[in-house]
Amino acid sequence: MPIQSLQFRGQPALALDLPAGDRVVVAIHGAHLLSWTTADGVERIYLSPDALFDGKSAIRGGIPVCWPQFNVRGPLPKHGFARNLPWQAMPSADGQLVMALNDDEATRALWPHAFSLRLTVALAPRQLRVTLDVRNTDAAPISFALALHSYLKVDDIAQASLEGLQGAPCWDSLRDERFAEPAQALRFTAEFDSVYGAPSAPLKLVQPTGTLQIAQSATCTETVVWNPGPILSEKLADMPDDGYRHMLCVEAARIDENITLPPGAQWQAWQELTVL
Ligand SMILES: O=P(O)(O)OC[C@H]1O[C@@H](O)[C@H](O)[C@@H](O)[C@@H]1O
Repeated sequence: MPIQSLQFRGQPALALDLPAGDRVVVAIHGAHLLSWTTADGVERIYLSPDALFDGKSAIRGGIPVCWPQFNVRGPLPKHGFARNLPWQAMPSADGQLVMALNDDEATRALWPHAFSLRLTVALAPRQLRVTLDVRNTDAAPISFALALHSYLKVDDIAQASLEGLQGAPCWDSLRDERFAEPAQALRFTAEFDSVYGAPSAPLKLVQPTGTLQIAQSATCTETVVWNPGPILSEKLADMPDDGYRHMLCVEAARIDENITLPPGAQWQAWQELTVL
């Protein structure tokens, strides 16, 4: 089925449907994935009902592309600028939707480098893979961080657990503590914001209604796990007070050490979500 253009909460977006019934919707703004529904009609991605759709602000929920900076680890706006700019739709193969962002006056004013980004959203029955390709089109090396900041939808965070991080090096950013993760399964009872050294095996988000497998490319050396909990959720103007109950961010990230790409070189990173 071809890719369709549509308006999503008043902003331009693209939808890709599989004959089996799986569907993704991606905004032009930020190449931000807004929705992934499997053929059974179940939404797999959390999008805040209070998210701002003004074509400028970062969208709360979905899959923000945080590039070329993570969080406030540098001089750029929080999580970089890629999530705040309009991307361009590119010709795409069957089952894929490809978006591009190249440097222009606006990006060079913030970050004085030439670059070319491609975001490929590949949809298969019960599976979604999001791939970012970065090419250095500058005459000098470029250096950047990345997070594919996926907001995974959960029925009730109190009943969800994340498996696969036991033994992984953890930096708990709320307490500024470092340790090897002792838990076989993480549970979320309050604000949670930690950066893990990514294990090589996929993670599992386990709920009474089913399990989502989360894999990432080896180029993403970290996995960020974030839930705002009730107190921060109340403070976030673009999220309902109980928004934290319905999401868990599990982010494929390259953030502890920037990637440095020489002129002409390319780098790729992906996250793959599979409904088991
Ligand atoms: O509100 P933002 O800019 O989308 O960021 C959300 C969160 O993103 C996470 O990746 C960070 O670990 C959190 O510290 C941060 O609060």
